[in-house]
Amino acid sequence: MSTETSPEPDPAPEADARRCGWIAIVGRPNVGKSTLLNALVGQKVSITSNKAQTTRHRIHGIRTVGSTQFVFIDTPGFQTRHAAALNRTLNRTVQGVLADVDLVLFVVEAGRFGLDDAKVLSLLAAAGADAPPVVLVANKLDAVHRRAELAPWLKGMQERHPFAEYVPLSARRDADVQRLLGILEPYLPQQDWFYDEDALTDRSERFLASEIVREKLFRLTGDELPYTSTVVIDSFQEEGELRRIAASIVVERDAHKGMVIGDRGAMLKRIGTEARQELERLTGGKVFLELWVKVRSGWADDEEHLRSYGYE
Ligand SMILES: Nc1nc2c(ncn2[C@@H]2O[C@H](COP(=O)(O)OP(=O)(O)OP(=O)(O)O)[C@@H](O)[C@H]2O)c(=O)[nH]1
Repeated sequence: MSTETSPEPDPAPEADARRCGWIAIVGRPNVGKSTLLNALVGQKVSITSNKAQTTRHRIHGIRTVGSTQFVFIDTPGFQTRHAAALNRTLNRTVQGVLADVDLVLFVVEAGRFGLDDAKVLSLLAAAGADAPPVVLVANKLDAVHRRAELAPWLKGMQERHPFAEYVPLSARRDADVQRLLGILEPYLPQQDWFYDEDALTDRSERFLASEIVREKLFRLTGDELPYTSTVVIDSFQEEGELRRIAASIVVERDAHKGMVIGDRGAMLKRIGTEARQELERLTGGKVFLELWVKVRSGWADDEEHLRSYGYE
Protein backbone atom coordinates (compact mmCIF):
# COMPACT_ATOMS: atom_id res chain seq x y z
CA MET A 1 0.00 0.00 0.00
CA SER A 2 1.28 3.41 -0.84
CA THR A 3 0.84 6.43 1.31
CA GLU A 4 -0.22 9.51 -0.60
CA THR A 5 1.59 12.66 0.27
CA SER A 6 0.66 16.07 -0.94
CA PRO A 7 3.32 17.45 -3.30
CA GLU A 8 2.48 21.02 -2.29
CA PRO A 9 2.63 22.48 1.19
CA ASP A 10 -0.72 23.63 2.55
CA PRO A 11 -1.67 27.09 1.33
CA ALA A 12 -1.23 29.95 3.76
CA PRO A 13 -4.27 30.41 6.00
CA GLU A 14 -4.87 33.85 4.54
CA ALA A 15 -5.21 32.45 1.01
CA ASP A 16 -7.69 29.93 2.39
CA ALA A 17 -9.92 32.60 3.79
CA ARG A 18 -9.92 34.67 0.64
CA ARG A 19 -12.95 35.47 -1.42
CA CYS A 20 -13.07 36.62 -5.03
CA GLY A 21 -15.82 36.91 -7.58
CA TRP A 22 -17.31 38.58 -10.61
CA ILE A 23 -20.03 41.16 -10.22
CA ALA A 24 -21.91 42.61 -13.21
CA ILE A 25 -23.31 46.12 -13.00
CA VAL A 26 -26.38 46.42 -15.23
CA GLY A 27 -29.15 48.95 -15.72
CA ARG A 28 -30.57 51.29 -18.29
CA PRO A 29 -28.48 54.29 -19.36
CA ASN A 30 -28.02 57.15 -16.93
CA VAL A 31 -28.91 55.38 -13.68
CA GLY A 32 -25.36 55.91 -12.42
CA LYS A 33 -23.60 52.62 -13.23
CA SER A 34 -20.29 54.26 -14.15
CA THR A 35 -20.41 56.56 -11.14
CA LEU A 36 -21.01 53.55 -8.93
CA LEU A 37 -18.22 51.55 -10.54
CA ASN A 38 -15.73 54.38 -10.06
CA ALA A 39 -16.80 54.82 -6.46
CA LEU A 40 -16.56 51.08 -5.78
CA VAL A 41 -13.09 50.86 -7.29
CA GLY A 42 -11.90 53.98 -5.44
CA GLN A 43 -10.30 57.21 -6.46
CA LYS A 44 -6.59 56.50 -6.46
CA VAL A 45 -6.27 55.18 -9.97
CA SER A 46 -2.91 54.14 -11.30
CA ILE A 47 -3.69 51.95 -14.21
CA THR A 48 -2.33 48.44 -14.62
CA SER A 49 -2.41 47.31 -18.20
CA ASN A 50 -3.62 44.25 -20.03
CA LYS A 51 -3.87 41.71 -17.26
CA ALA A 52 -5.81 38.52 -17.91
CA GLN A 53 -7.88 40.41 -20.43
CA THR A 54 -10.98 38.79 -21.82
CA THR A 55 -12.51 40.46 -24.82
CA ARG A 56 -16.07 39.55 -23.98
CA HIS A 57 -16.33 41.84 -21.01
CA ARG A 58 -16.03 45.52 -21.17
CA ILE A 59 -14.29 47.04 -18.17
CA HIS A 60 -13.14 45.16 -15.14
CA GLY A 61 -12.93 47.39 -12.12
CA ILE A 62 -11.10 45.71 -9.26
CA ARG A 63 -11.29 46.47 -5.56
CA THR A 64 -9.61 44.47 -2.82
CA VAL A 65 -10.75 45.02 0.77
CA GLY A 66 -9.39 42.84 3.58
CA SER A 67 -9.51 39.26 2.38
CA THR A 68 -11.99 39.89 -0.44
CA GLN A 69 -11.42 40.90 -4.04
CA PHE A 70 -14.40 42.29 -5.94
CA VAL A 71 -14.15 42.24 -9.74
CA PHE A 72 -16.81 44.48 -11.23
CA ILE A 73 -17.88 44.25 -14.85
CA ASP A 74 -19.40 47.36 -16.32
CA THR A 75 -21.83 46.33 -19.04
CA PRO A 76 -22.84 48.86 -21.67
CA GLY A 77 -26.03 50.79 -21.05
CA PHE A 78 -29.13 49.49 -22.70
CA GLN A 79 -30.18 51.11 -25.93
CA THR A 80 -33.87 51.77 -25.85
CA ARG A 81 -33.80 54.45 -28.53
CA HIS A 82 -32.04 52.65 -31.37
CA ALA A 83 -33.17 49.33 -32.73
CA ALA A 84 -30.06 48.87 -34.82
CA ALA A 85 -27.26 46.31 -34.79
CA LEU A 86 -25.63 48.20 -31.94
CA ASN A 87 -28.61 47.38 -29.78
CA ARG A 88 -28.43 43.67 -30.56
CA THR A 89 -24.71 43.57 -29.94
CA LEU A 90 -25.06 45.24 -26.54
CA ASN A 91 -27.87 42.91 -25.50
CA ARG A 92 -25.73 39.93 -26.45
CA THR A 93 -22.93 41.35 -24.32
CA VAL A 94 -25.24 41.53 -21.33
CA GLN A 95 -26.40 37.94 -21.80
CA GLY A 96 -22.82 36.74 -22.14
CA VAL A 97 -21.80 38.52 -18.95
CA LEU A 98 -24.73 37.11 -16.98
CA ALA A 99 -23.70 33.55 -17.69
CA ASP A 100 -20.30 34.08 -16.07
CA VAL A 101 -20.78 36.19 -12.97
CA ASP A 102 -21.38 35.39 -9.30
CA LEU A 103 -23.62 38.35 -8.64
CA VAL A 104 -25.52 41.05 -10.50
CA LEU A 105 -26.07 44.61 -9.38
CA PHE A 106 -29.25 45.86 -11.04
CA VAL A 107 -29.07 49.63 -10.77
CA VAL A 108 -32.19 51.79 -10.94
CA GLU A 109 -33.01 55.28 -9.71
CA ALA A 110 -34.58 55.13 -6.28
CA GLY A 111 -38.34 55.63 -6.52
CA ARG A 112 -38.46 55.11 -10.27
CA PHE A 113 -39.09 52.05 -12.41
CA GLY A 114 -39.87 52.72 -16.04
CA LEU A 115 -40.28 50.68 -19.17
CA ASP A 116 -36.56 50.93 -19.89
CA ASP A 117 -35.73 49.52 -16.44
CA ALA A 118 -38.29 46.76 -16.99
CA LYS A 119 -36.56 45.78 -20.24
CA VAL A 120 -33.28 45.22 -18.44
CA LEU A 121 -34.96 43.30 -15.64
CA SER A 122 -36.70 41.05 -18.17
CA LEU A 123 -33.30 40.12 -19.57
CA LEU A 124 -32.11 39.23 -16.09
CA ALA A 125 -35.22 37.16 -15.45
CA ALA A 126 -34.75 35.39 -18.79
CA ALA A 127 -31.36 34.09 -17.66
CA GLY A 128 -33.19 31.16 -16.03
CA ALA A 129 -32.49 28.85 -13.12
CA ASP A 130 -28.70 29.11 -13.25
CA ALA A 131 -28.89 32.87 -13.02
CA PRO A 132 -26.76 34.51 -10.36
CA PRO A 133 -28.44 36.36 -7.46
CA VAL A 134 -29.48 39.92 -8.28
CA VAL A 135 -29.02 42.81 -5.85
CA LEU A 136 -31.29 45.79 -6.38
CA VAL A 137 -29.31 49.01 -6.07
CA ALA A 138 -31.67 51.97 -5.77
CA ASN A 139 -29.27 54.79 -6.63
CA LYS A 140 -29.52 58.58 -6.34
CA LEU A 141 -31.12 58.36 -2.93
CA ASP A 142 -29.90 61.91 -2.26
CA ALA A 143 -32.30 63.09 -4.99
CA VAL A 144 -35.34 61.51 -3.30
CA HIS A 145 -37.00 64.18 -1.22
CA ARG A 146 -40.03 62.25 -0.08
CA ARG A 147 -38.39 59.42 1.78
CA ALA A 148 -41.76 58.13 3.03
CA GLU A 149 -42.60 57.08 -0.53
CA LEU A 150 -39.58 54.85 -0.75
CA ALA A 151 -40.90 52.02 1.45
CA PRO A 152 -43.97 51.30 -0.73
CA TRP A 153 -41.77 51.60 -3.83
CA LEU A 154 -39.34 49.01 -2.44
CA LYS A 155 -42.25 46.75 -1.61
CA GLY A 156 -43.41 47.04 -5.21
CA MET A 157 -39.93 46.08 -6.38
CA GLN A 158 -40.10 42.98 -4.19
CA GLU A 159 -43.09 41.88 -6.22
CA ARG A 160 -41.30 42.39 -9.52
CA HIS A 161 -38.36 40.11 -8.83
CA PRO A 162 -37.00 38.06 -5.93
CA PHE A 163 -33.95 40.25 -5.40
CA ALA A 164 -31.28 38.93 -3.05
CA GLU A 165 -30.86 42.35 -1.40
CA TYR A 166 -32.47 45.79 -1.59
CA VAL A 167 -29.94 48.59 -1.20
CA PRO A 168 -31.03 52.22 -1.49
CA LEU A 169 -27.94 54.40 -1.69
CA SER A 170 -26.19 57.28 -3.34
CA ALA A 171 -23.16 56.39 -5.45
CA ARG A 172 -21.86 59.83 -4.51
CA ARG A 173 -21.70 59.00 -0.78
CA ASP A 174 -18.59 57.12 0.21
CA ALA A 175 -20.20 55.65 3.35
CA ASP A 176 -22.99 54.14 1.21
CA VAL A 177 -20.51 52.63 -1.22
CA GLN A 178 -18.47 51.04 1.59
CA ARG A 179 -21.66 49.63 3.09
CA LEU A 180 -22.55 48.10 -0.27
CA LEU A 181 -19.18 46.31 -0.41
CA GLY A 182 -19.95 44.74 2.98
CA ILE A 183 -23.35 43.55 1.74
CA LEU A 184 -21.86 42.00 -1.41
CA GLU A 185 -18.97 40.20 0.27
CA PRO A 186 -20.80 37.03 1.46
CA TYR A 187 -22.05 36.39 -2.08
CA LEU A 188 -18.55 35.90 -3.47
CA PRO A 189 -17.10 32.39 -3.51
CA GLN A 190 -14.15 31.44 -1.34
CA GLN A 191 -11.22 31.30 -3.71
CA ASP A 192 -7.93 33.02 -4.31
CA TRP A 193 -7.79 36.45 -5.93
CA PHE A 194 -7.58 36.78 -9.71
CA TYR A 195 -5.58 40.01 -9.65
CA ASP A 196 -2.89 41.69 -7.56
CA GLU A 197 -4.04 43.37 -4.39
CA ASP A 198 -3.42 46.86 -5.81
CA ALA A 199 -4.89 46.28 -9.29
CA LEU A 200 -7.74 48.60 -10.24
CA THR A 201 -8.55 47.63 -13.79
CA ASP A 202 -7.52 45.10 -16.39
CA ARG A 203 -7.92 47.56 -19.20
CA SER A 204 -5.09 49.29 -21.00
CA GLU A 205 -4.48 53.03 -20.92
CA ARG A 206 -5.27 53.05 -24.61
CA PHE A 207 -8.74 51.70 -23.95
CA LEU A 208 -9.31 54.07 -21.05
CA ALA A 209 -8.23 56.98 -23.26
CA SER A 210 -11.01 56.18 -25.74
CA GLU A 211 -13.55 55.85 -22.91
CA ILE A 212 -12.54 59.19 -21.43
CA VAL A 213 -12.82 61.03 -24.76
CA ARG A 214 -16.20 59.34 -25.29
CA GLU A 215 -17.38 60.41 -21.87
CA LYS A 216 -16.43 64.06 -22.48
CA LEU A 217 -17.98 63.93 -25.93
CA PHE A 218 -21.37 62.85 -24.61
CA ARG A 219 -21.29 64.98 -21.51
CA LEU A 220 -20.40 68.18 -23.35
CA THR A 221 -22.60 67.77 -26.42
CA GLY A 222 -25.65 66.87 -24.32
CA ASP A 223 -28.57 64.90 -25.67
CA GLU A 224 -28.31 66.07 -29.26
CA LEU A 225 -25.53 63.76 -30.34
CA PRO A 226 -26.73 60.23 -31.13
CA TYR A 227 -25.37 57.46 -28.93
CA THR A 228 -24.05 55.76 -32.06
CA SER A 229 -21.09 58.14 -32.23
CA THR A 230 -17.88 56.53 -31.10
CA VAL A 231 -14.19 57.13 -30.49
CA VAL A 232 -11.31 55.29 -32.10
CA ILE A 233 -7.70 55.61 -30.92
CA ASP A 234 -5.55 56.01 -34.06
CA SER A 235 -2.23 55.99 -32.27
CA PHE A 236 -0.98 55.73 -28.71
CA GLN A 237 2.67 56.24 -27.95
CA GLU A 238 4.43 56.20 -24.60
CA GLU A 239 7.63 58.15 -24.21
CA GLY A 240 8.55 57.79 -20.54
CA GLU A 241 5.98 59.78 -18.58
CA LEU A 242 4.59 61.32 -21.78
CA ARG A 243 1.67 59.90 -23.78
CA ARG A 244 1.04 60.99 -27.37
CA ILE A 245 -2.50 60.08 -28.35
CA ALA A 246 -4.35 60.64 -31.62
CA ALA A 247 -8.04 59.81 -31.59
CA SER A 248 -10.96 60.09 -34.02
CA ILE A 249 -14.49 60.84 -33.02
CA VAL A 250 -16.63 58.95 -35.56
CA VAL A 251 -20.10 60.32 -36.18
CA GLU A 252 -22.88 59.31 -38.53
CA ARG A 253 -23.72 62.60 -40.27
CA ASP A 254 -22.19 65.89 -41.32
CA ALA A 255 -24.60 67.69 -39.00
CA HIS A 256 -23.21 65.70 -36.08
CA LYS A 257 -19.70 66.62 -37.14
CA GLY A 258 -20.61 70.29 -36.86
CA MET A 259 -22.05 69.67 -33.43
CA VAL A 260 -18.86 68.04 -32.21
CA ILE A 261 -16.59 70.72 -33.67
CA GLY A 262 -18.75 73.57 -32.39
CA ASP A 263 -18.50 77.26 -33.03
CA ARG A 264 -15.01 77.89 -34.42
CA GLY A 265 -13.86 74.61 -32.96
CA ALA A 266 -14.77 75.54 -29.39
CA MET A 267 -16.57 72.28 -28.57
CA LEU A 268 -13.84 70.03 -29.91
CA LYS A 269 -11.27 72.07 -28.03
CA ARG A 270 -13.17 71.70 -24.80
CA ILE A 271 -13.61 67.93 -25.25
CA GLY A 272 -9.87 67.68 -25.89
CA THR A 273 -8.87 69.81 -22.92
CA GLU A 274 -11.11 68.00 -20.43
CA ALA A 275 -10.08 64.57 -21.70
CA ARG A 276 -6.40 65.51 -21.58
CA GLN A 277 -6.68 66.79 -18.01
CA GLU A 278 -8.37 63.63 -16.84
CA LEU A 279 -5.86 61.42 -18.64
CA GLU A 280 -2.99 63.33 -17.03
CA ARG A 281 -4.55 62.77 -13.64
CA LEU A 282 -4.97 59.05 -14.33
CA THR A 283 -1.53 58.43 -15.76
CA GLY A 284 0.35 60.85 -13.53
CA GLY A 285 2.23 62.15 -16.60
CA LYS A 286 1.89 64.60 -19.44
CA VAL A 287 -0.51 63.89 -22.31
CA PHE A 288 -0.64 65.28 -25.85
CA LEU A 289 -4.05 64.56 -27.26
CA GLU A 290 -4.95 65.16 -30.88
CA LEU A 291 -8.61 64.81 -31.85
CA TRP A 292 -10.19 64.36 -35.27
CA VAL A 293 -13.82 64.17 -36.30
CA LYS A 294 -14.85 61.76 -39.05
CA VAL A 295 -18.18 60.99 -40.66
CA ARG A 296 -19.04 57.37 -41.27
CA SER A 297 -22.67 57.04 -42.14
CA GLY A 298 -24.75 54.05 -41.18
CA TRP A 299 -22.12 52.28 -39.11
CA ALA A 300 -24.54 51.49 -36.30
CA ASP A 301 -26.45 49.22 -38.66
CA ASP A 302 -23.43 47.31 -39.77
CA GLU A 303 -22.20 44.51 -37.53
CA GLU A 304 -18.87 44.32 -39.40
CA HIS A 305 -18.15 47.88 -38.50
CA LEU A 306 -19.15 47.26 -34.91
CA ARG A 307 -16.57 44.57 -34.66
CA SER A 308 -13.86 46.79 -36.00
CA TYR A 309 -14.79 49.43 -33.44
CA GLY A 310 -14.39 47.05 -30.55
CA TYR A 311 -18.01 46.36 -29.60
CA GLU A 312 -17.65 42.58 -29.59
N1 LIG B 1 -27.95 62.91 -7.51
C1 LIG B 1 -27.21 61.85 -7.89
N2 LIG B 1 -26.77 61.76 -9.16
C2 LIG B 1 -26.02 60.69 -9.51
C3 LIG B 1 -25.70 59.67 -8.57
N3 LIG B 1 -24.99 58.73 -9.22
C4 LIG B 1 -24.85 59.15 -10.49
N4 LIG B 1 -25.47 60.33 -10.68
C5 LIG B 1 -25.53 61.12 -11.92
O1 LIG B 1 -26.32 60.45 -12.89
C6 LIG B 1 -25.81 60.70 -14.21
C7 LIG B 1 -25.57 59.41 -14.94
O2 LIG B 1 -24.51 58.72 -14.29
P1 LIG B 1 -23.62 57.65 -15.04
O3 LIG B 1 -22.74 57.03 -14.00
O4 LIG B 1 -22.98 58.22 -16.24
O5 LIG B 1 -24.76 56.63 -15.52
P2 LIG B 1 -24.63 55.26 -16.33
O6 LIG B 1 -25.69 54.39 -15.79
O7 LIG B 1 -23.24 54.75 -16.29
O8 LIG B 1 -25.02 55.72 -17.78
P3 LIG B 1 -24.72 54.99 -19.21
O9 LIG B 1 -23.24 55.04 -19.42
O10 LIG B 1 -25.47 55.85 -20.16
O11 LIG B 1 -25.27 53.59 -19.12
C8 LIG B 1 -24.56 61.55 -14.02
O12 LIG B 1 -24.89 62.88 -14.24
C9 LIG B 1 -24.18 61.29 -12.57
O13 LIG B 1 -23.47 62.37 -12.01
C10 LIG B 1 -26.19 59.81 -7.21
O14 LIG B 1 -25.96 58.98 -6.33
N5 LIG B 1 -26.93 60.92 -6.95
